[in-house]
Amino acid sequence: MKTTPISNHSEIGRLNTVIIHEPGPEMENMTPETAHEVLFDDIISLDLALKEHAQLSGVLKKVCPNVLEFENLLADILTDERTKLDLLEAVCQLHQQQSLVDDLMVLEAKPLAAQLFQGTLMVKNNLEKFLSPSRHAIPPLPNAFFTRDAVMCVYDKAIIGSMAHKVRLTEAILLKHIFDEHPKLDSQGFHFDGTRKDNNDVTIEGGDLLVIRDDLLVIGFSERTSANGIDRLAERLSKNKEQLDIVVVELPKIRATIHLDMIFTMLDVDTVMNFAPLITGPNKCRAFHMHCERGEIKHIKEYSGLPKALRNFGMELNFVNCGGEDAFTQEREQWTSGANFFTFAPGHVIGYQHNKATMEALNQAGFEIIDALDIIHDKKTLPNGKAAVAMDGSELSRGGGGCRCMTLPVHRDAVNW
Ligand SMILES: NC(=O)NCCC[C@H](N)C(=O)O
Repeated sequence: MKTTPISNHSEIGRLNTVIIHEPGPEMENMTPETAHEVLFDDIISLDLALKEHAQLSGVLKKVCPNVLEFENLLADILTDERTKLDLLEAVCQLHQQQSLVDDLMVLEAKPLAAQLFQGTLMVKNNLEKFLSPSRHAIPPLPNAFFTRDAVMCVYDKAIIGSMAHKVRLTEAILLKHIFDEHPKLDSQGFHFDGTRKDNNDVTIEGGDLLVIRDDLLVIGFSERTSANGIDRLAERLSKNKEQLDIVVVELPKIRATIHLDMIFTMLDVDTVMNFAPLITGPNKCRAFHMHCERGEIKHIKEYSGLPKALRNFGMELNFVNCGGEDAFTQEREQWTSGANFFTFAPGHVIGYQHNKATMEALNQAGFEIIDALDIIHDKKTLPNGKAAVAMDGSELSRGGGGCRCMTLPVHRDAVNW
């Protein structure tokens, strides 16, 4: 495959290159007690998760020419000794395990890549370690299959996430090295590198950042992305632009709404999926419009909600309700990642089929519902019109996310607005 430049100017353009990660043994490295510490809602069965994830990768491989695997990309760059040393020093320093660098340097690229996902066990050779509740010196990365969050491709460059929780920082370090070094990715520097933490108040995660158009971003101000982080992004992303508008949505700082993409995803030029209580309902989230010019925030205006703020930019949207019309079902299906769709071409989306009322609402809105296995086994092809591919995901969703969370788009075609 040739080098892919970064080009991601929308949430919906036809997908050419995407990074995903098939979960590995790291996913089972937790107990009911530690699941919450690693940001999972429950312990998960890897066998089930793998079967479900295979549906996502199977569909993506049918619709996208370059589906790249995080672990393979990592193994590729670890064949270079200089990169391997830099990367190991960064990871070991993060976890204050500098003494492990030499031990890890002797591993070959592939087993080392696997080890970095699975973590390294702590040798209990002193009292402090013996008494430590932690089993790992370098912790495993059970969230790594949510490739969305640690890197965001915005326009022609990447942003390396400034992760709100330490358990996800290693992912950002690994992906930063991949974007910096991998010959398949032509990244040309970063808009912002969140692994260079000079300020703990600056947090930014990919689930909160929606690239709507060349001149418009929507960002969640959430448990994971701070006001300080958004200010920093506003300055950096508008640096070389005459103007950039950012609509900020203020999310409740609770587990169900860790990121904006858990309540709002774009499905087509004029259609979005939303969790109505927080986007269109009477108690909807507040929204703020930040207007930026050449690296400066020129003014900020408050709106009663996201729809009104977006109307300002000529976006008259159709809102499909996650969970349909019933408030009880909306709440249940939002929790199981019902609003978290991934759009791989305008009007062509993939999401979890266990969210039945959401799928029904999509069908009512003109989307043909197609089983993921029918696409994978060539029993059906995607129509010219709108379609929602329905995949199994009840196990994956207990990790706290859906199809948008599990995909990191690098290159999309331009959209014909
Ligand atoms: N974009 C997303 O909403 N990603 C889901 C991340 C779930 C993961 N367990 C986390 O809490 O970070």
